[in-house]
Amino acid sequence: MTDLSSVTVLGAGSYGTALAICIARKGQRTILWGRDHDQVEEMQQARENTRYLPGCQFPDLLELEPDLSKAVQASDTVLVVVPSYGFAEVLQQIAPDLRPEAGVAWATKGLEPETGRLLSEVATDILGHDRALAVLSGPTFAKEMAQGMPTAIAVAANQPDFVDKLSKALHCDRSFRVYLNDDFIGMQLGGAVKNVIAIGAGMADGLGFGANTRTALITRGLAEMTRLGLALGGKAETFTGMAGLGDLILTCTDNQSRNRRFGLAIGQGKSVDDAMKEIGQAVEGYRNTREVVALAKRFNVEMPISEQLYKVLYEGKAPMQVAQDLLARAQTSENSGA
Ligand SMILES: NC(=O)C1=CN([C@@H]2O[C@H](COP(=O)(O)OP(=O)(O)OC[C@H]3O[C@@H](n4cnc5c(N)ncnc54)[C@H](OP(=O)(O)O)[C@@H]3O)[C@@H](O)[C@H]2O)C=CC1
Ligand SMILES: O=C(CO)COP(=O)(O)O
Repeated sequence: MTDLSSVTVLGAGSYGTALAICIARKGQRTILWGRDHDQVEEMQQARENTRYLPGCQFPDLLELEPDLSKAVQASDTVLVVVPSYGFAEVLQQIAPDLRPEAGVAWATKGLEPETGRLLSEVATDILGHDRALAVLSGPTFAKEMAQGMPTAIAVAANQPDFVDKLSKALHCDRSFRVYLNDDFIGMQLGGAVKNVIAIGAGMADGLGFGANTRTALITRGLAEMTRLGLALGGKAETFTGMAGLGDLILTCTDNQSRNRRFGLAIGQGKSVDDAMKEIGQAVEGYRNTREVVALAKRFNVEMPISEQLYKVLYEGKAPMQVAQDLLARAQTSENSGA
């Protein structure tokens, strides 16, 4: 199994499967690895991921591979699509098997648990400074992508050649438009913060509030994302682009979002545990609320919405009290840093 033009996707959840379907549908050999051997076997038989992406048939060029080493050795483009809490573990596992020239990209949206590091820092630590690295981010629900609905995303990398290569592998004139972005930091930060704000938007709707509240949260959430992103070295334009405002709007307004649905359940009075069980898939914003708030403190950035969400998720504060406390904050200029 060696083919220079193939792409290996690691992670057979909803998004890994959707990306693998999109790449294979373009006519590119694509290898999909999942850690659950039984699930991989079942997908092979059904030519469908009945657990995470039911109803989306696999193109012929999509191959299933249960052996991680073989999957990694097969391609010079490896796309990691596991949740942020499994990211470092997967990179450690694949490091010995990567081809010397292979680039590693990820579609994971989040920060490293506990440390709050950007995933590019985690990847550089494990794979070294010379390895080509890239991130994909933008408003892209797995199911709509897999169904071939028109979708746009952005890609940023630490090496320009890898951005080109990756965007060519993904871009499809019929349905999947890939924008290039040179802001590796901002792209990662946007994807992590939007999940936190989406929990807040869901929570507001769960409390019975309406479009005014949701839109205020999106707008002020964007201000929080931008402040933190700029403090970390990101570019302002990124936060009004695909990985910023684009993904905020998508995730805060549509119930396909797990983060939004998680917030809805909490707003309706469910416990964190029950809400998590109800979703049954990755809810990145839950853990990342903690990391985002810690990062904001470290960089001395004000993020009142994220801080209040932290209190609900980790300190048991009532969502309605959070709404009242946010409204009761001292009046401020819209353009100030708070
Ligand atoms: N779904 C979407 O629409 C989008 C998702 N994303 C991002 O993609 C990432 C993955 O999310 P998504 O696919 O949706 O999540 P899902 O919950 O649908 O699936 C998660 C997948 O990751 C696997 N997994 C979890 N931990 C590990 C690990 N340590 N090693 C290997 N595999 C692991 C799970 O395996 P198992 O089943 O065995 O637990 C499962 O296959 C997230 O960061 C998310 O934010 C980005 C854009 C859109
Ligand atoms: O990131 C996503 C769409 O761009 C998916 O959002 P959720 O993880 O909230 O489902």
